[in-house]
Order: sequence, then structure tokens, then C-alpha cells
Amino acid sequence: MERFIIEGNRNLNGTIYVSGAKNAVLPAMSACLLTKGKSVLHNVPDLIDIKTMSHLLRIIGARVDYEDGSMSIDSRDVCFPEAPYELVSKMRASIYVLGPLLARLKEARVSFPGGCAIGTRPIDLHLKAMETLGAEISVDYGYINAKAKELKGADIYFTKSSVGATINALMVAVLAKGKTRIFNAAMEPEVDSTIDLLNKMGAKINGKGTTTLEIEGVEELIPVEMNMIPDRIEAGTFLIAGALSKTPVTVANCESAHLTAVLEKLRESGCELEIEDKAITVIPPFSIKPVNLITLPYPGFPTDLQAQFTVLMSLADGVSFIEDTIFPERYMHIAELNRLQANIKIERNIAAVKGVKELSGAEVMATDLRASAALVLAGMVAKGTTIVSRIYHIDRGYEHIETKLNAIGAKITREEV
Ligand SMILES: CC(=O)N[C@H]1[C@@H](OP(=O)(O)OP(=O)(O)OC[C@H]2O[C@@H](n3ccc(=O)[nH]c3=O)[C@H](O)[C@@H]2O)O[C@H](CO)[C@@H](O)[C@@H]1O
Ligand SMILES: C=C(OP(=O)(O)O)C(=O)O
Repeated sequence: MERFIIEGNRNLNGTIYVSGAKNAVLPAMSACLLTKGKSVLHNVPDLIDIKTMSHLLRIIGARVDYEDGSMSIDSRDVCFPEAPYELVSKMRASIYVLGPLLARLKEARVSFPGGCAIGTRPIDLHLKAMETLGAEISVDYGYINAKAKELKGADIYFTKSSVGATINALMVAVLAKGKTRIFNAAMEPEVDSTIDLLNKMGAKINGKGTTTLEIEGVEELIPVEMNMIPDRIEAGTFLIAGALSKTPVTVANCESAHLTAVLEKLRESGCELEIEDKAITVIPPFSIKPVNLITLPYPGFPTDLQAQFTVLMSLADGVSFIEDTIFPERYMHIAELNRLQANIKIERNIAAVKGVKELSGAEVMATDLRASAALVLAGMVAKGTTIVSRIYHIDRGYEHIETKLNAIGAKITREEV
């Protein structure tokens, strides 16, 4: 197992580069199963989750090759409609193969998904959408079995906004017969990116960027080549690293339009921001102001940046309240941050963060992907040395994070234990 040794009290300065978005690439890889040829995706990050999904697609019968950020997926021979527990338990995004397998092979057997320990993560909305489109769903031995003689367009109403369920429903509806309407669809950039990919393949989806999507089913989809969008969560993590620093940091290769709520909260905390076409420079405040925060579906503040923003608030000049409404139990990082002498209490699923003058290094444990990123940020500004164990979580979603941060002044060493 590997861990990070982080030397604290470091000042960051310079330009840091954002990779392609994991949460857009994973559904895109699954969507490639809908064609009967070779698609190519560019700007694909080198991440554990991407490797896990590649492995899963290979089991299903696709040929997947990856080199220098470009991935080719040849789905000609897709024939095995099963996603086994060993892989699915490692990554929630494996549930994204359910829709394409059902649409393409009219059957799928997928283990209930795993993923980060951030509270209960049901998939009832995914399954209800499949049923609405004509699938028969049954569950046995921890597996979801989906079967359909014919998939037919229909109206799907989501009682909750769900990124995953919206994407899975889209991937079935594009090949279903007739018209589907999805109401209360999620509007995250990763949903838009999936719509762009599917439409490029020949799907007919209207309503991108709104909560109502209209899909006219087509007979078949064709393979495509597409560039993946930048990772807004990685960008947001680096912006917060800049806000915690003493000198300006430029986050390059990012899409500021995807970060509106995050930029607003950074401004409220006292940061100055210089926004260019594909780069944002954050000029940190002399003293960090406390900011209250609620996570919400896009365009609200993302749950995936809640832990990192909590680190910023742990050093603010006052008290702030942080509530995660998407995953109300996503607070595993709090106990670890308190080990670094932050002063945070959880009451009724709200974190009350009382800013402290400084954090102090300690041994901490990464519990999930974004919590690990938060601990790295905290370790970089804490006094002394911080050791973060179980960093395999961070490798799921941040490409070469220590190399990127070290290039702008951090001192993080990866060590095998
Ligand atoms: C809206 C939102 O912020 N979505 C985030 C969510 O996506 P992910 O797709 O994992 O989660 P959803 O968007 O589906 O979940 C949104 C909410 O709906 C609930 N739900 C979801 C599916 C379902 O079948 N039934 C159900 O009740 C979830 O428990 C959650 O409270 O986690 C990802 C990883 O952290 C993030 O990248 C996404 O941006
Ligand atoms: C929690 C995350 O990933 P997953 O949904 O795969 O668990 C994430 O991207 O922050």
C-alpha cells in the first residue's frame, strides 16, 4: 500500500494543468458499447477508475487500447452482457454499462455497484427508468438482471435529480423505438458531454442544458472520435489549493463556465479571480472569510468539492456552516481534519467549521476520493509533516496529483509501505 508524506507550510506559485474529466470519460467509455465499431476518446486521464472501466469493457467483449491520453474502444465483438462483482464493487460508475448492454444486447447482468464510502447510494432511479423503457428487472445474489424483448420510448420522470440515472436512461432511450422524454434530468456538464457524444454517434437528443430531454430513438449508432471535457472537480481542487496559498496560482486547461458556483464561493471567501478563456488565476486573500455552503445539483456547488472547501473554511477568520444535501453522510474527512487540529463539529448533517489560525501535521487516513484530496490540501498548508495513508483512493480520480502539485511548489513524496 502507498502513502503520501507531505511537507507542510509550502507556498504554491505558478501554473497547474487540469486533465480530462473522469466523470465524463467513464460514461463515454460505456456509451462506446452502443456502436459496432471503433471509437476514439482524447484527453482521457491515466486513472485507476479508467483502468477498472477498461478491464470491465474488455470482459464484455470490447477491445480497449490506451496511449498518451487517447483511448480507442472497439465494440464490434461485444457479446457478454455481464459486469462481475469483483470489478463493479470497486467503482460505482460500472453501473453505466447497464444501459448500453440492455440497449445493444437486450439483456444485462450487473452486480450492485460499489464506489466511495460517502453514504448510501441507491440505484432505484436507474432501474425505474429501464423498466419505463420496457425492461424487466429482477435481482438475485446481489446482481441486477435486466431483459427486454423490445425497448420502447416513454416518459421518464425522475423524482430526484440524478447524474447517473439520467445518463443511463439516455443510453437506453437513444436506441429505443420512438420518442422518450426525460423530466427533471440532471444538467451536470458530464451529462452534456454524454449528450454531445451520443448525438455525434447519430442519436437524436434535444434539450441539452435543461431539465427536460427529448430523445427520438434511432436504428443504430456509429463510432466517433471526441475530445473529453476538462475535469471541473480537479480544477476546483487546484483553485482551492491556490486560495490556501500565499501567492497566485493559475489553473490552466479548465472550463470556467463549469465552475460558476465554485468561483462565486471563492470570491466570497476573499479570493480575487482572473478569468481567461481556458485558465483561471486565483489570488489568495490575506485573511480567509467564513462562507456558508450547501451542495446542490448543477449549477449549484458540487458535492465533489465539499471536502476540499471545508479545508479552506477550517482556516477562515470565523465560523462557517457546510451542508451536503446530495450525500448527507459525506463527512468522513472531518475526523481526519480534526486530527490536523481543525475545529469542526457535525450536527444534524451540517458541519460547523470554526476557523483556526493554523493546522498541524499528523498521520491521517484517506477514506474516499475527495476526502483524500482534502487531506492533501490540508497537509500542504499544515505546520510540520502530514502522512496520508490509503492513497489508492486519490489515484482513482486525480491524475499524478503529487507530480502536478510538486511542480508548483508542494513537497509530496509517494512511499510504499
Ligand atoms: C447531483 C450530483 O451532485 N451528482 C453527483 C453524484 O453522481 P451520481 O451519479 O453518483 O449520483 P446521483 O447524481 O445519481 O445522485 C444524486 C442524488 O440522488 C440519489 N439517488 C441517485 C440515484 C438513484 O437511483 N436514487 C437516488 O436516490 C443519490 O443518493 C443522491 O442523493 O456523485 C458523483 C460522484 O461523487 C458526482 O460526480 C455527481 O456530480
Ligand atoms: C465519489 C466519486 O466517484 P464515484 O461516484 O465513482 O464513487 C467522485 O467522483 O467524487
